Amino acid sequence: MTHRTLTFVTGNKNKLREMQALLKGVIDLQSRAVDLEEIQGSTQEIALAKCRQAAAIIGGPVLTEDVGLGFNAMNGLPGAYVKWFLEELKPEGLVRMLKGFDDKSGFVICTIAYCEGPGHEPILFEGIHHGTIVEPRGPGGFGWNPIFQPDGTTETYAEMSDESKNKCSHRFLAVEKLKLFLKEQQ
Ligand SMILES: O=c1[nH]c(=O)c2ncn([C@@H]3O[C@H](COP(=O)(O)OP(=O)(O)OP(=O)(O)O)[C@@H](O)[C@H]3O)c2[nH]1
Ligand SMILES: [Mg+2]
Repeated sequence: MTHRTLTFVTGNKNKLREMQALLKGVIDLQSRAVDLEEIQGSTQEIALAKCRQAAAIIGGPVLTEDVGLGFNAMNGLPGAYVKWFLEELKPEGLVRMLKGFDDKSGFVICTIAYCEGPGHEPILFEGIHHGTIVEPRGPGGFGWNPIFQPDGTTETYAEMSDESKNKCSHRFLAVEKLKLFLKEQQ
């Protein structure tokens, strides 16, 4: 696969670190730390809007990403708004939101948007990982990692090594689709 240069526009250095690891050897991933304006909507609508903004700012090929954490008991909320819940309530508070519900299942979704450049319509790649919302476990200082335990595992994302998380995560699943697309384009 020939290397191409893409700029990942994100204000989140942890996302950037994981994306760089996942795309190593496939893409020369540059980055630009811009906190893009986020519309209200689904992760798909938000990622698309962020990508159009990013392409206009960078003037070339870009990636953006929007992530959500959904509780099945709440029909997928807080979803794309998890960032604001996390900032105010911390992971413990997110767990408390489910106190009145028997169903502790949830999912994390990573929607990556790729745009060739200004004027081009972005394309979406999505990864969903299902699991359970648990009391915080693990040192992971990143977002809601300590309270998400994927199905079929005994560890939360925060208890996993970077390598283990990058073999199963919502982001891994989305990046696999992006890689396939980039390969087919050659
Ligand atoms: O434990 C986690 N493991 C992850 O793998 C992960 N990926 C994102 N997040 C958090 O979920 C919210 C998404 O919001 P988000 O997609 O708008 O991100 P963001 O605003 O931080 O960056 P960006 O929009 O500039 O790219 C933010 O609070 C992120 O910190 C994660 N937390
Ligand atoms: Mg954001």
